[in-house]
This record gives sequence, C-alpha cells and structure tokens, in this order.
Amino acid sequence: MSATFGERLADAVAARGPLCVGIDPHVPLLERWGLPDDPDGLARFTDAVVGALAGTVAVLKPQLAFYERHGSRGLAVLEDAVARARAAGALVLLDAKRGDIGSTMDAYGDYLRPGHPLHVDAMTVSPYLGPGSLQPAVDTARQHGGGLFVLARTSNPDAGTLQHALVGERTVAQVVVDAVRGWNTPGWVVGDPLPDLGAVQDQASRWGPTTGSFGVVVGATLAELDVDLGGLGGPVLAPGLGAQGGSVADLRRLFGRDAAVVPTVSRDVLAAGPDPAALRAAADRWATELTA
Ligand SMILES: O=c1ccn([C@@H]2O[C@H](COP(=O)(O)O)[C@@H](O)[C@H]2O)c(=O)[nH]1
Repeated sequence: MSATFGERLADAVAARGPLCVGIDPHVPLLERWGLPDDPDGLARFTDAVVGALAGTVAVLKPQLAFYERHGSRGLAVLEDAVARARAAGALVLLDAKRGDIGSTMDAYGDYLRPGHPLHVDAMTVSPYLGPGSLQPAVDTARQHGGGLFVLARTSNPDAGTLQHALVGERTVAQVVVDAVRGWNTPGWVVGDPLPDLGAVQDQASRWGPTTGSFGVVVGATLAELDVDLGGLGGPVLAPGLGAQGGSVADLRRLFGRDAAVVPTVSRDVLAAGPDPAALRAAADRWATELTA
C-alpha cells in the first residue's frame, strides 16, 4: 500500500465527506431490526450496514466487542464485512481500544498488517499503559500505511476522573495528545523532547496531503475543549454524537469548522435500519448537516 493512512483518509474525506458510521450491533438494535441475537442475526445486520453505506461514507467503524461476544463465528462475520467494506471504498477503523505492554502490543498491531484475516486501515488504542507501550503498533502502522486513534478525552461522563489527572503540569489527556503529536513528527520517539510547536503549527489538524496517520479520540460531548490540539498534525475522531447527546453544533464549538475531525455516529444511524434506503437517508442527514 503506497499512501499513508493520513493521506488515504484525507482523500476519502475530500471525496465522501468526513462522516464515520459505527457498526455497533447492540442487542436492542438487533431486536428492533427483527433479528436474533446470534451469529446469523449479526451477519444480516452487518451485511445490511455495509451494503447500504460502504459505497458512500468515508469510514466505517465496527465495534469489535459486539463481534467478540459471538465468539469465532462473530469474528468470521466481521472478517467478511471488513473485506467487503474496503473493497467498496470505505476505510475501516476497527474500534478495538487495545493497549498492553510493548511485546503484546506488537501482536495487536498486526490488525494493520496486510494478510491479517482482519486487516483494517486503522484501529483505536488505549494509552493506559503509557504512550510508549504503543510504539510497536506505531511502527507497524508506519510500515504498512495504517493508522491509530489514541483515546485522549473520551465521550463518557466519567472520563475526566483519570484524563484530567495531572502528570507534572500537564493533564493525562494532554500527555496523550502530545505523544500523538510527536508520532506525526518524523523521527520523534516517546521520551524525546516534544517537537517545537512553531515548526509544526501549520500542520495543526487540517485535511490535506500532510494529514498524519496518528489521531486522537476526543468526545463531541465535552463541555469545553480542555486539551490543546495545536500542532497535532493528525485527525481527531469525535464520538458521542446523537445517542450520547452531542450535535454538529458541539463539533463546531469544540473544534471549529476546518479542523481534520472525523465525526462518528453509530446508534443514531443504525436505528433507521434495516431498510437500506432508510440507513442511507439517516447517514445522509448527518453528512448534510456536517457540510452545511
Ligand atoms: O470516547 C469514546 C470512544 C469510543 N466510543 C465508541 O463509539 C461508539 C459510539 O456509539 P454511539 O451509538 O454513536 O453512541 C461506540 O462504539 C463506543 O464504544 C465512544 O462512544 N466514546
């Protein structure tokens, strides 16, 4: 794969708009769609979402938890869906939220390796073991044109309990954002002094050929943007829209109009199914509002 994830994402957003739709087959959604809570129901749900949206949205974000709960048959459903979504032109961001010591992180990074049965364009990772523990996945992403989104300021109400804690003078969330800023700067490794913001400021999270492959997760539900994203050089994944109360107005308030933000919506779109036209219409409503 020649282009980096950041380049592919910027191209996809230019062609299709920034919306990411999450594939979250919750039990209540399966019931609402008239489907059983088993691998067959899971497959029919997933097929419908991929069939309706993979040709139009920039990013699809399957939530791994909902496939793992069905065991190996659930994972087989996901493998098939990921391949079909990518073939239809959508980038696939696996919402896996993995994080472990470096040697194990190396194995999680394999989701970004061509030939993996669940090869995806990007995955979410958790920095709880320290940003440096994620380095093997960063290396794999660099080697194979993959991307990572690191949990920084998550959308859940309790998130600040840990993410606002201070490490020296910076919050935990800021330490995470700064590490990701470093990864988007060639040659930087965790532990090095942070890159000079003056040198990287113009890369500050704008879409374009220099969009980095390493992004952060910042919820659209925040009362205020309490991390400095200046010079991040990569995209922001913004969950929390719709079912969690966040709106397009919140995105504008938090990030402005031009930032490289990937707003992601799951239940608010999925509830419109199973009719493919209704799913598309629900996604289109968000897409239209986002570009208005
Ligand atoms: O801070 C975070 C990080 C990840 N998520 C995930 O996004 C979707 C949101 O689903 P909705 O139905 O649109 O609320 C879900 O898979 C979460 O695990 C998040 O919500 N917040």
